[in-house]
Amino acid sequence: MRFLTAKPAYDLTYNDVFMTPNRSTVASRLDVDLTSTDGIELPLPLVVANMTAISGRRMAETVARRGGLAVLPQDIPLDVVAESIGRVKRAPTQFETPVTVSPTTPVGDALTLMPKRAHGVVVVVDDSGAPVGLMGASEAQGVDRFAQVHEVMNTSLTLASPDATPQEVFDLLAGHRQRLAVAVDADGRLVGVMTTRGALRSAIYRPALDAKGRLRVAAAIGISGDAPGHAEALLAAEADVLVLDTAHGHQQRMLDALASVVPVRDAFAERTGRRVPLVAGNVVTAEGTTDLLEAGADVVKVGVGPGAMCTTRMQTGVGRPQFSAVLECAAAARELGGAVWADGGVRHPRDVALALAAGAGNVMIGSWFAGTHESTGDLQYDPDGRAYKESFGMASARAVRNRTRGQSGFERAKAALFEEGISSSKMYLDPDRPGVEDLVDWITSGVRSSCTYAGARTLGEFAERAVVGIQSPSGYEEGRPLSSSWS
Ligand SMILES: NC(=O)C1=CN([C@@H]2O[C@H](COP(=O)(O)OP(=O)(O)OC[C@H]3O[C@@H](n4cnc5c(N)ncnc54)[C@H](OP(=O)(O)O)[C@@H]3O)[C@@H](O)[C@H]2O)C=CC1
Ligand SMILES: Nc1nc2c(ncn2[C@@H]2O[C@H](COP(=O)(O)O)[C@@H](O)[C@H]2O)c(=O)[nH]1
Repeated sequence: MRFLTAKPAYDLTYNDVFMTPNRSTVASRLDVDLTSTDGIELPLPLVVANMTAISGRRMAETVARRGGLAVLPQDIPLDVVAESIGRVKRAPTQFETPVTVSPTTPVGDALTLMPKRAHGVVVVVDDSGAPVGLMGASEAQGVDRFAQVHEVMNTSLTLASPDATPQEVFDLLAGHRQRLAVAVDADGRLVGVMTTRGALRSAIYRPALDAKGRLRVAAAIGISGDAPGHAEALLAAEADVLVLDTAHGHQQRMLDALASVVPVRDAFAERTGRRVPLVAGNVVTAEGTTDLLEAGADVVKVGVGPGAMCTTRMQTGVGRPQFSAVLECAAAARELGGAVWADGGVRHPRDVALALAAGAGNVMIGSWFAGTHESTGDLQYDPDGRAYKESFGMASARAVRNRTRGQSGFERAKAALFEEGISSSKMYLDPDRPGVEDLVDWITSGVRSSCTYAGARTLGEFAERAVVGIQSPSGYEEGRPLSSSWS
């Protein structure tokens, strides 16, 4: 990346910068290869942040199916994380995992489960696991909530082979004038579902798969507990990436945690032939990046204070504008053959593109994905009927209470004094993009387009060719679309 004019003497946020187009020979946005450049080689350079209100197995499998990666949070009990990893590994890689209910489930209960999937239906299965009907909002309309789903379900199913190509599923659905196909195995048991939109997505995206062809998923480890013990358990549970995560990553405790986890990871690789990348953070300086890489991290997570749930900068004055932090840390990482993830502060597709232009190997997103069907929270409605999910920061009093639940009341109260995040925030679902895949589509099309403007076929080329200028707040404002006229 180069600056259009002289590099300023002050640090820059994503809003402070823009990119100019280059002469390009890339004819189509679909010619751009978005494989991540951090050595982890995700088909899509997007990582879901390890935040309890956001990243669970539903988010993990949905994002991995489109080529990204979710990090399961460190505050979840290890057996629950292992179970979630197992569910992701068992999930179909092309078809979606639907919510299932039995024929005798009350309609009211099925309706509560329905918003947990963007496709908006529940699949009714019998005792053998065979699908016998579908229920969406239209089937339930005007029906007594205590009626049973078998009384209202639609029994006309469009069945597909689990090996059907996306195009075959698309054509099948068009032929039946239906929007959801149900895949069953040779014994008639449910495998998954696919919508027409899902079929299109499956044709465009590649899933993030492990060596055995299963979806990939990452897990986080804190530095306060038994880091090597957690690493051992998560490796045994088949996590694909381990993320050592703390607010102040450039501290001795993190270096010690890395020193204790690296041999565990290496011994596991020796035994199994599976070397799991270690990500560590967060830092915002070249020195921090170098120290973590030299301590054994493969990738360093960059970002102090840009997060939407973050109060660190206001409380401490510590942090760094994120574009400059990523730019400097990515350059330092390259010197050592390492890479960085840009973590936090992403609110628009342009921010993802700018982080990649600055040299990030992957871009981590938390709060933006909180307001989606796939985040872990339950869907709620405000007094105006707008749908939202509740989110909270991982250093908020709420998260700290949760993390310290094994400690004495006194210790917990003491820890809660150091909160550096928001305990409750309403993250509204965008009515036009209520599912995480809708946001992924939006981000991906934006980033593909950024690459063609820069004349780049890969993200490596993008980071080399991007030309970045500095803009005033009115320059940024000029680029914002208007939803109504200005006079
Ligand atoms: N990217 C960011 O800007 C931030 C991210 N977070 C996220 O919140 C989650 C919880 O992280 P964290 O609060 O570190 O909790 P952890 O449970 O990981 O504990 C952090 C450890 O580091 C010690 N420590 C020393 N200095 C600091 C400091 N300035 N801030 C925090 N801890 C410090 C703490 O000791 P003691 O408690 O005795 O001081 C504690 O032992 C993580 O997911 C992290 O990524 C949190 C804040 C900022
Ligand atoms: N200072 C705090 N930072 C936090 C907290 N919880 C999470 N985070 C960081 O934010 C990113 C995600 O950023 P977003 O803008 O996409 O939401 C996450 O990965 C953490 O690094 C917190 O309570 N305080």
